[in-house]
Amino acid sequence: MSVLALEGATYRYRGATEAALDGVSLAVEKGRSLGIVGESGSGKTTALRLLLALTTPSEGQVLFDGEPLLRRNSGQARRLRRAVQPVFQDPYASLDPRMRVDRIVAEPLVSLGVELDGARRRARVAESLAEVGLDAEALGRYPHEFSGGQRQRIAIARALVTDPAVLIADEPVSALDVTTRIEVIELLDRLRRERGLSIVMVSHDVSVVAALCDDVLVLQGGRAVESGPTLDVLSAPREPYTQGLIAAIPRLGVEP
Ligand SMILES: Nc1ncnc2c1ncn2[C@@H]1O[C@H](COP(=O)(O)OP(=O)(O)OP(=O)(O)O)[C@@H](O)[C@H]1O
Repeated sequence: MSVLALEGATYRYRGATEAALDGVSLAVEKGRSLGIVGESGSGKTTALRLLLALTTPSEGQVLFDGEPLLRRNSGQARRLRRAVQPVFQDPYASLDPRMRVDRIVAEPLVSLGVELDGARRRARVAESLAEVGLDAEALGRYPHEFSGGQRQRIAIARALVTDPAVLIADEPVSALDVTTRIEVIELLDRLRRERGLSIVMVSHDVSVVAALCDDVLVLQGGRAVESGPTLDVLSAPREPYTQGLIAAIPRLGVEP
């Protein structure tokens, strides 16, 4: 059973004539990573917003642990907010510069009202930081004291603090330089293997998806045009659109 899924999900922004997402189905399996690719405006971010339950589909549904998300089920919404955590694109913009790292990483526990005494909370925060390869000395420092890659690690630690099942990452490495990108991708892959974490990642860069994701979904104009195991889709794309996405990335290094 998938942890999280879209079933025939359509989403229309208010006043828009075209659906931003049009009858899209996808499944996020435990311990697997799914990449969503497509040109600008193809509906990638909209799909992530539905998976994070930031918005509800106009038609179709979101399934969480095999059950349809229901607007009125607040217990289910609470469980989803803990289990499905976002990681944003730009670690310079997503970390509050006035907060120390200990407060930043603890923030989801506070906003979700997870009741932990001070000592337990501090231990949980230090554990999350250790998981992303930062030591406890980072706790008392501010975001500006860290590099882009370290900031993205802090953002990932913040996502891990609620012990989630799924990370939803919107272009998590596109604001980073190339060497740092590889490190962050390796970190996400290690978390997937060691914690059985599921990862959904949007990237306009097909090579990033090739490096991290087991499965890929290709979106064009809000529709799913192709999906399957990443190696299969990227080594033998059926759709000219997918071929175009691959051709647009000269440094793509997919081994058949
Ligand atoms: N708030 C909004 N109001 C109206 N239309 C929107 C809104 N946000 C997005 N759209 C439209 O919905 C469609 C899908 O947008 P979405 O942001 O999901 O695409 P995307 O693939 O993530 O694009 P990008 O790679 O540029 O971020 C686009 O046509 C976009 O113009």
